[in-house]
Amino acid sequence: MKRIAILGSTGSIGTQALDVVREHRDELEVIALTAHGNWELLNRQIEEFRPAFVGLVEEAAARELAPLLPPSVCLASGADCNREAATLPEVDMVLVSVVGMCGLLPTLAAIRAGKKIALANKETLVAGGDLVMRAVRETNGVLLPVDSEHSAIHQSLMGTRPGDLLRILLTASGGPFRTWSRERIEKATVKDALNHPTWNMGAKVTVDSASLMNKGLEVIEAAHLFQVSGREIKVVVHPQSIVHSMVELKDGAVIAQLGVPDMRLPIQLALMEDERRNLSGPRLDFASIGQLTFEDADMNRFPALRLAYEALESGGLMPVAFNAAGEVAVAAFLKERIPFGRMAELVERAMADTVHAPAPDLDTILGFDLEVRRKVALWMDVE
Ligand SMILES: NC(=O)C1=CN([C@@H]2O[C@H](COP(=O)(O)OP(=O)(O)OC[C@H]3O[C@@H](n4cnc5c(N)ncnc54)[C@H](OP(=O)(O)O)[C@@H]3O)[C@@H](O)[C@H]2O)C=CC1
Ligand SMILES: CC(=O)[C@@H](O)[C@H](O)COP(=O)(O)O
Ligand SMILES: [Mn+2]
Repeated sequence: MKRIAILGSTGSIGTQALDVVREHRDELEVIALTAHGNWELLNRQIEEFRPAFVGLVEEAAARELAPLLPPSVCLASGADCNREAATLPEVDMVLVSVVGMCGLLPTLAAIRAGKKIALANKETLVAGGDLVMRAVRETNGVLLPVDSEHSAIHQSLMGTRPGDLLRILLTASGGPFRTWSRERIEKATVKDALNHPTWNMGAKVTVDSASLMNKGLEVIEAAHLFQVSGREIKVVVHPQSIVHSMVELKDGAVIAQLGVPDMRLPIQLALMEDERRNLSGPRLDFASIGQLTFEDADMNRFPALRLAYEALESGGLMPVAFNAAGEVAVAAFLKERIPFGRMAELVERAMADTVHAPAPDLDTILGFDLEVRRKVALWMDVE
């Protein structure tokens, strides 16, 4: 039996992970669940999965939940509840499916505590990828990608040897604005941006998909996970989201992983540590799909992707600025405080305002992340 903690259990990835647990009760046991504030859904999950530990970041939500809990469940509140859940002695593996770089501290703590990691949260690697990958190496730890493209790359590399890889071909759906002009994209509404053509996901990653910021975050995520440079990662737009990514090997062979757009597969594969298990649900039917198409990404209409490559090339604190400004900008866009086109402008300005600092430590990263968030919020307030 594998004993798991799910950080962010009430979100898109978290609920799909619980679907996977439902199908494999004989192999997966839920020890801990955390959420930000959705205590009602968390309560239903507690009733069904009976975790020993639950965490809610919002104190007020925890006060609502506390009287409903059986005495066997330990409830923690506040930002540190994710770290507590991730380091419980009973936990074998932690699924990090919170949104945003708040995943960084609990991920590092879990690795240091000897837990295996299934990582959905990409912001963690963007802001702190050097620290996370170093911690994995130093502890001889296990970190498995859940993000669909990175799981596909990981699957495509199975059976290859070190040195075989020429480059990663990271697929992108292109989002809802794939065929729109730059002028039209800049004025897109929240409703437009949340209308993803192929995936049903949380709001932040859906908006990021529309701006190709998501693909930019994924370029940096891939660089850390597979230890390659930006020059070895090419983004390929593939509107059907059937080819989840590919690797090109040095002899020209291209190996891909295909499947229906369903996150339960990469979640399950990571939770099962690369062992294949049955999974219910739709399967690929090539005749009904008809065509798989591919095109280049346009960094003029989607400047966030260009900025990601620049952030990766600079390294140090630049990806921290890229991510922090992006998180603040998406939150403001979702509240209709800024237009769509302003998001990439704010990210670019935050990066232009960043002084190069090689190999920042954790405190420097966390401090700088807060500084960028304050700065970007101020720019939005005064302009
Ligand atoms: N959804 C998808 O298909 C994919 C997502 N990802 C990545 O996975 C991560 C999660 O995405 P997604 O599931 O879509 O996001 P959602 O917005 O759907 O869910 C986020 C989850 O995190 C919780 N949460 C937010 N902040 C905190 C916090 N500080 N502490 C604890 N819990 C917190 C939320 O709780 P509450 O509900 O209480 O607010 C919720 O459970 C993101 O990094 C995303 O980029 C990657 C690939 C695919
Ligand atoms: C499902 C998943 O992994 C998302 O990150 C997905 O990649 C979003 O799709 P696009 O960013 O390609 O539009
Ligand atoms: Mn992805």
